[in-house]
Amino acid sequence: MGEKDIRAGQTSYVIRGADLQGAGRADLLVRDGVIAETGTVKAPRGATEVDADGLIALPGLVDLHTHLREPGREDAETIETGSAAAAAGGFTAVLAMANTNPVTDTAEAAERVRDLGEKVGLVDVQPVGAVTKGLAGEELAELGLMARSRAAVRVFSDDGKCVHDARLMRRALEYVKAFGGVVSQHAQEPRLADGQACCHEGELSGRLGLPGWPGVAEEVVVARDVMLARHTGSRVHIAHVSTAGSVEVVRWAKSQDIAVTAEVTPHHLLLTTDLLSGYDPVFKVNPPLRLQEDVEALRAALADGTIDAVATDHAPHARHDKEHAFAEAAFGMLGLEQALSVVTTVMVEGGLMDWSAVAAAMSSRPAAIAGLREQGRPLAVGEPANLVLLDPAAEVTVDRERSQSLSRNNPWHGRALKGRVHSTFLRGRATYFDGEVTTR
Ligand SMILES: NC(=O)N[C@@H](CC(=O)O)C(=O)O
Ligand SMILES: [Zn+2]
Ligand SMILES: [Zn+2]
Repeated sequence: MGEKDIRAGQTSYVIRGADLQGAGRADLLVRDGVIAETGTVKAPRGATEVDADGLIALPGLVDLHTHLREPGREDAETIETGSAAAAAGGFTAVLAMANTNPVTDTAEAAERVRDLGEKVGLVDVQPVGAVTKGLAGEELAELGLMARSRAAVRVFSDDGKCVHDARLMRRALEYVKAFGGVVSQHAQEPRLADGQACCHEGELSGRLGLPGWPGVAEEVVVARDVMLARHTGSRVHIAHVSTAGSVEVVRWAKSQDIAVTAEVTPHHLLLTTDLLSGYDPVFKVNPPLRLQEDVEALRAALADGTIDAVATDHAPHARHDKEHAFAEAAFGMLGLEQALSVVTTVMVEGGLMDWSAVAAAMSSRPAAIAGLREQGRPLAVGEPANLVLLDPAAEVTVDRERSQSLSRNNPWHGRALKGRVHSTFLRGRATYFDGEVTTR
């Protein structure tokens, strides 16, 4: 039986002997979309048995920062292929960034993204709304209409661009406060990161002859925005924190009870600017890969909770946008399929986090930040059966060709990482099982 049932949309499973977040082994009975029983479960008739011996069970992962590219760049990714990549990575929900074409800056656009995601049905696709119309940084978008729409938008971001006008940022924070929303800021002062800049400014960029921008271009905006959050009493979220200085500011802001949250990407937890010496555009990303001391500060901040969440910033790009001289190539790298393996390798194997901390950083906290009530829930009776099974001992050498994504800009290609996603369940339905995405 097994696999056939899974493809036929079987929704009753007994998951045998998984280690629940590292807290001990138990069976899980998944039925009618919820966790119906835990402990030692007697299989009901017709249930599919899943041997989870040696596997870790975590609540389904929630990505605060995904670029799905639809509408507008369906040659790089679609909601369907991006959802498949998410399911393969252990995610049950993704926040779809607004920098599509057209931009997600109206209620209708947000509803369209949400509905397309629902139709695909592999993960919950929750649209992020733009802060400003067309991401132009001039006029606020219809924040209230997006919030009140069927898409119930709560996270707003001009990601790809910084909301650099302090007055607009202030207004946006005031506005979203009314409905418990949050502004996710791509912190990058444009006057300190000019049009040509393509990497971290430092000793190496000088040697390579590549124009860069310094960490302070991020840090001044983080500092400004936590003060605006304090002034407005509203919530700000810092996207893809990349420097030790930003960590210091966020740590201070939290000590003052300012409502700031922050995310770090898998790539900023492991990769450094040294990789640029080969001029391979796969390592070109915004914010840029920084120094080892930044990487260490980011790891420590994630471990102690200063950084709340890991978010992928999955940024697929078509070959013809990426395969250029370094200075001309597009910014961004894939992230969904390897995120959990990178966190396993760096944070768990590195002794910095246990599995419950991973569940917090990749599921419950991002769900709370985004206001997703049905996601990020504990693995307990009565909860929606959103979960991922991970083989923590498996070592996988990443092959960019074995991907659900339409794009191939995978910075992990050829690397050995610890931890392989075995399966993902969305409301009790297997969306990914033993190497395959399961279609309805
Ligand atoms: N991260 C990137 O390098 N690129 C993102 C935009 C962004 O997250 O700033 C993209 O949309 O490609
Ligand atoms: Zn960004
Ligand atoms: Zn992004």
